[in-house]
Amino acid sequence: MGKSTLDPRGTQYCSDQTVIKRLRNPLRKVPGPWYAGWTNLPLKLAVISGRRIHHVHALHRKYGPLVRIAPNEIAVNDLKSFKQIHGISSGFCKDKWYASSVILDREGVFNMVDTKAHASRRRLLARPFSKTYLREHWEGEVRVKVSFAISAMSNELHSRGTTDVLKWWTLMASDISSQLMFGDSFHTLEHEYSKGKWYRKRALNSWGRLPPSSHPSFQGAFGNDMWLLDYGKAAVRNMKAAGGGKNVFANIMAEAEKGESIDDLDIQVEATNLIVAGTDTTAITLTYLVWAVMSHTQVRRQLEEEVRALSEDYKDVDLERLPYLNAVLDETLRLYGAAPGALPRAVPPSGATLNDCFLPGGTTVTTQSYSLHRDPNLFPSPEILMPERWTSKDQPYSISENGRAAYSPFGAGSRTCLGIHLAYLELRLAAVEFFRNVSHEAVLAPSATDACMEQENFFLIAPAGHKCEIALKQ
Ligand code: HEM
Repeated sequence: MGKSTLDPRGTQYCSDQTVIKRLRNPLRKVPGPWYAGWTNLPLKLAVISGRRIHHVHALHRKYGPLVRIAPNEIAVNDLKSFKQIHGISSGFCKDKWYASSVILDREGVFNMVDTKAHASRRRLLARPFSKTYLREHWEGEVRVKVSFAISAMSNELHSRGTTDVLKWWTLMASDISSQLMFGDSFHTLEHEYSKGKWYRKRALNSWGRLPPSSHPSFQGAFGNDMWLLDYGKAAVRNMKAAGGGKNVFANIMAEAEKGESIDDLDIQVEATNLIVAGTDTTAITLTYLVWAVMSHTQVRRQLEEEVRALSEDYKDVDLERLPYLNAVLDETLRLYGAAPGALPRAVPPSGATLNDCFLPGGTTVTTQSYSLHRDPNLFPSPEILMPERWTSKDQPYSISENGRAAYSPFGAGSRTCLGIHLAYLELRLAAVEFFRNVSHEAVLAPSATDACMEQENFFLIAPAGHKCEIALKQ
């Protein structure tokens, strides 16, 4: 008794070895703050305070395109490396961080790391998420929900004098997602608060606000949403219902029989994941679109003029041809796309050279479109909202080929957003209806300040004030 099990010489040896290992680590050559080689604490602090994108952006400004931000993590912000990391068959797989969002021990298309398994699942989901399929089967349903949200916004504007666009876009996007994925809408638009649990969770305390790289938080988000997972069972029931066609998975089983494998639990997990992936993302992007356009009188006038010239029976296909609407969407997604933060990838086992720096296999590399989209070499006067950069040619501010290559609000390569066509369908229809029917009688409310709209970042971004109010024009 009494003899310590810790041999001080052994402890000393271990800490010496740790120091030696760190001093020999090839990542020491990557520029960055002195502490990044020793601790990830400052990064974690930025994460839990919702400032990760801003923290990393400031480090890029100080140290350049390659910055060591934690002992095993490098932030990357140059076009060549971005293409190298996210190019198809690049060998850079999704980092182990994605495992923290796995539910019911089943990986879904979002968090699968294995490239073969992922490619097979993507093939299976490709058809229901294609533009043609969505337009044919779901455009009508999306329009109904958009119209409901627009009427509700307008009614509230008249009855109360103000309305919160973040709230209505969140309810709308959540009803669209639940209708498409589960075949059973949450009807949050009709009842506004009766499913308040959903609304509050998504809009105010959402998955999007949870810190990345924290297992318990991610798991907690889904754990607390067990009712949502239970709802996922409806996706399976409706998929199998006679006649099919009730949700996006209706024809998947037939496809699966041709060779890809998917079972009921996979459908339940995918449906739940897709609701989470498709709701806040769209609602937040639309919210920033309204705020950005309403803050720029000339942009607003031009957009209103274009969308009001549409005939009453316009279709989504007509909206794709509107130059200014699409330029506004591109510019909003450049500055305020809802997922502009770190997309972590693992360096392939053999290592890789990025920006003349060798990084050993297993190093985590992250790119963030927040910084790429604000690179003045790619986007002149990057902080200025300028839809014209997408439509004008041969002007100093016109978008260059490199700018287009770096533009990535939906990610890039084989892991680019599966829901991109659904997102655009919602963004186009909702923006058009808002600027045809609501904007002319509204102004931004005094509460919609820059501070309120500051981008808080917990994987997704969200307005720091958790609302975006407009007021009835006097
Ligand atoms: C404006 C709206 C949206 C934005 C800005 C957005 C953004 C993104 C981004 C940046 C990624 C890449 C993530 C990564 O590499 O880690 C992504 C992936 C994904 N998104 Fe979206 N998204 C939006 C809407 C949607 C919708 C509506 C759905 C589906 C209903 C969806 C489903 C997915 C899925 C499943 C993935 C993973 C794809 C894969 O790994 O193969 N997203 N999204």
